[in-house]
Amino acid sequence: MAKRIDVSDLDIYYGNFKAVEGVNLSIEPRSITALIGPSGCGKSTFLRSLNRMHEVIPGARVEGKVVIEGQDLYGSDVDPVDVRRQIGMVFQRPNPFPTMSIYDNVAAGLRLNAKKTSKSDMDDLVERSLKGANLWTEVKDRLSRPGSGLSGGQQQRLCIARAIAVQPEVLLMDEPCSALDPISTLAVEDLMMELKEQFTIVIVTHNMQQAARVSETTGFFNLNGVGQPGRLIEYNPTEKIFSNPDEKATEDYISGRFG
Ligand SMILES: Nc1ncnc2c1ncn2[C@@H]1O[C@H](COP(=O)(O)OP(=O)(O)OP(=O)(O)O)[C@@H](O)[C@H]1O
Repeated sequence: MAKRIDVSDLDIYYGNFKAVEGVNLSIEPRSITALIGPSGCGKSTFLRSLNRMHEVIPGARVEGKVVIEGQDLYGSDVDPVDVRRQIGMVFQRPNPFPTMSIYDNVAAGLRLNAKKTSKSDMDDLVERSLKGANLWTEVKDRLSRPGSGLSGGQQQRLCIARAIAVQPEVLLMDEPCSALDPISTLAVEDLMMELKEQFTIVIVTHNMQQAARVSETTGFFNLNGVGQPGRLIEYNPTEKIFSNPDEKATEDYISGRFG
């Protein structure tokens, strides 16, 4: 299920503003890749370009290529809705559908996909997804209660359950722990380590300990100044980035000298 992502010469624009320039990288399947860098350098923009989510913003567009396991994501015959099913996303703030039950939150993506699923198949899938998100034991006795009644950490795991229920190949996570306390953060990190057995995971994080803890590969983005596009400065094994980076800018950033 997990897929490899190859990005070449990618520029990303909001109207006339070039937010990200010249990204080249390959993301390995069944691994966690972390994207770090100072505010405004284009990490979230780049992440969203990997499932065409930025296209919901009028005027946003890309030049260059994103290829998922040989398929050009921006090919003229590719449906962006289909792309977002294959490549799921978890956002910074847990965003369960507030009035929907826990069960329906998980089932929502499948129902949107309009595949007819029997009640017992749906029950199985909801259970499997909640187990996959390490939430099942906490919610199994209150599946019909609203998702908004859960704690922040539980809501984020519910959103992860919703994302994995449609069985995506890639999971994009945009600062998934920034609204969580340290215990919930560790629970989500443990979950990511389990999920990478099945999925290709790309995570944007401001938490460098988190990048160091969970990822195999880290990309450092930076920008030369306000109004300049963000660029990928260094892309290397996480261990190298945090012990002996190739670029001085990476070292300055991770040692807290700027950003
Ligand atoms: N919807 C948008 N319309 C216009 N410009 C945008 C939009 N979203 C982001 N930008 C601009 O694109 C650049 C990159 O923003 P982005 O949010 O990708 O950075 P980031 O590295 O994720 O920042 P942060 O760490 O603060 O979340 C910034 O200059 C930002 O102002």
